[in-house]
Amino acid sequence: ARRAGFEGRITGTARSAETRAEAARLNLCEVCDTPEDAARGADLVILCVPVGAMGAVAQRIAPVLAPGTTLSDVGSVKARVIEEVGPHVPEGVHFVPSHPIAGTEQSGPASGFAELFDNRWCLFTPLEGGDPQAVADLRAFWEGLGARTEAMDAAHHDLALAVTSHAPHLIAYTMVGVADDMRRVTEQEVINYSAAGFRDFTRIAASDPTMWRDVFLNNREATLEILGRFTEELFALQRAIRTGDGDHLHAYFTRTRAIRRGIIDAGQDIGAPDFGRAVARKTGDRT
Ligand SMILES: NC(=O)C1=CN([C@@H]2O[C@H](COP(=O)(O)OP(=O)(O)OC[C@H]3O[C@@H](n4cnc5c(N)ncnc54)[C@H](O)[C@@H]3O)[C@@H](O)[C@H]2O)C=CC1
Ligand SMILES: O=C(O)C(=O)Cc1ccc(O)cc1
Repeated sequence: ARRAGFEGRITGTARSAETRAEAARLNLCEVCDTPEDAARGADLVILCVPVGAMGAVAQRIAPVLAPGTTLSDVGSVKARVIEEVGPHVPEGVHFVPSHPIAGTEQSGPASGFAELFDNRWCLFTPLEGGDPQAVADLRAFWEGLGARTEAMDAAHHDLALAVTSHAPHLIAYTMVGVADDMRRVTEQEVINYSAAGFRDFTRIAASDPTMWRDVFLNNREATLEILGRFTEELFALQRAIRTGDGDHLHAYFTRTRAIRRGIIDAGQDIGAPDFGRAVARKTGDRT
């Protein structure tokens, strides 16, 4: 926001004194000891906690939110957050749920950087009957941070993200778990000979356990729907390998290759490894 020229007050908080001290050391914002202190008097409040904690934090800050305030969140799941936060939103406060599709496997104050949202999508799932001006203002805010914005309904968001983010994370967690089991059989080989594909899985599988536990528990139906389809396709590929059906494999891989090209053509190939380098530059972390 400061990069975009915002000169107003930016406050923030976190549960642990250690995290708050780190945020203060990085000069990220005016660091407050409690969520109430961070939210009091704000025009815009953004909840950035695991999906399963959104309701409790909203309940806690509700008494300090003045009419006219916009309350938003960055949760990776939307329908459940709306269910959990909605009942705590005071009269006159505009609740506009949002989800920036940008991040890395890192968490904590040092993991943010000014370019994080550049050219990435920030999705909005506005409530029926909500204030259109509050939605327009929030979209303008995210566009000021460099994002592209789109509005959709929450169920659609949750299904789309189950395909593009939630199921892929679960598959990466599983693949790395399998490799870890195998490592016990092959000693160091799985790690030593890991090819780029596996390395990409390990990056995803290093994501925050609390955050991802909450994503799966709170986007259950959509994730299970996609995993069901995934399992069917996997079985078909498994059978093609067993029966030597090269045509099936070739046709399948040709179709999937086109998806990758489509992403690149759409200018969305801003891989998280580059983000990793940006974080490393900022923190001096060489790993
Ligand atoms: N990390 C990513 O790549 C992305 C994350 N998100 C969403 O953003 C939200 C926050 O994720 P990050 O910023 O990555 O996490 P983070 O770990 O950097 O920050 C989470 C914050 O929530 C606080 N917290 C954790 N449990 C809490 C609880 N029970 N009650 C109150 N506070 C609690 C922590 O103290 C910390 O300040 C999540 O809902 C996640 O789904 C959305 C897009 C990308
Ligand atoms: O690290 C990655 O590749 C991500 O996919 C980051 C991410 C995680 C969760 C989201 O809801 C959005 C983006």
